Amino acid sequence: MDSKAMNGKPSNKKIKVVFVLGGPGSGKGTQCAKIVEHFGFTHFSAGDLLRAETKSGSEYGTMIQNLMKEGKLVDSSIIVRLIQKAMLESENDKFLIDGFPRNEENRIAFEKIVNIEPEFLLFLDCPESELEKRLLSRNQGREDDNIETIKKRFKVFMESTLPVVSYYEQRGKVRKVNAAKLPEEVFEDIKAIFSSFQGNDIGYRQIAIEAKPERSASLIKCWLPFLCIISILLFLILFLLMSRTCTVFL
Ligand SMILES: Nc1ncnc2c1ncn2[C@@H]1O[C@H](COP(=O)(O)OP(=O)(O)OP(=O)(O)O)[C@@H](O)[C@H]1O
Ligand SMILES: O=c1ccn([C@@H]2O[C@H](COP(=O)(O)O)[C@@H](O)[C@H]2O)c(=O)[nH]1
Repeated sequence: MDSKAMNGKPSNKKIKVVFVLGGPGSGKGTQCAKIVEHFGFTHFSAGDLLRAETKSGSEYGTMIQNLMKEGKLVDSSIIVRLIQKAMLESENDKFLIDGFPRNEENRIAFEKIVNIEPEFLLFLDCPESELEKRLLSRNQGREDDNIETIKKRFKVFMESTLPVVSYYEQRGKVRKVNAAKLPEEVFEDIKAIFSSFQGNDIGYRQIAIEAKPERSASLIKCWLPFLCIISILLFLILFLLMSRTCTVFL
């Protein structure tokens, strides 16, 4: 991303975005917390941003709450603006956006409004039977963790979110992990993906380090004329001294 992106936020930083998708309960939040800890990303959960919006007394609060209870998706303009605002308020340049884009409309709106291409999409793959078990025992007081809404969320995931995964798959941007294993095992696979991504970062830093000899070379270039003049002067003084000595002898 360049300085013109993020709706004009003046910055020289190359903003990096990783989308994190997977079925409801696939462990997106759980794994994002580990990625933050190990790789220094800032994590935004689209669902959490919407839940915070409902609590903030926003004009959209009740509408968002009703849609969430039904497992339906909130309008793209609302969620994209919330994500963009959160990114603009952050000092970090690496973001995990969890649970987004939920449909093609979300993806296109993000592209248009935020103007950033994700580095890749981390996809947590897990069978529905396991997801259902996890959601029903999550116990975090979420209004949408009941069997009726869970079924609706699964349907939205299959019909609207999987096409987004296919879109990025066709562009070689999907990194898929088996999320049906233990959290630590899932993270081992994720670690490998992010380590090679960080590797690219190290590449950038190496370029910066390699730029240093160029600086010293330009310093030498700058001093070269002075060195030449001093050498010529020294040579002349030596020549005069020698010729004087010769005259004395003769
Ligand atoms: N690999 C795992 N194995 C078993 N349980 C897990 C695993 N990962 C997460 N969990 C548990 O499953 C539940 C759902 O996890 P989490 O909240 O991270 O999923 P999520 O994908 O963010 O869900 P949602 O899409 O509903 O926000 C939590 O209770 C969590 O502790
Ligand atoms: O981009 C988004 C993300 C979420 N929603 C709504 O929120 C709930 C819960 O999302 P979680 O990611 O499971 O926390 C989801 O079912 C949608 O109703 C959304 O509309 N758009």
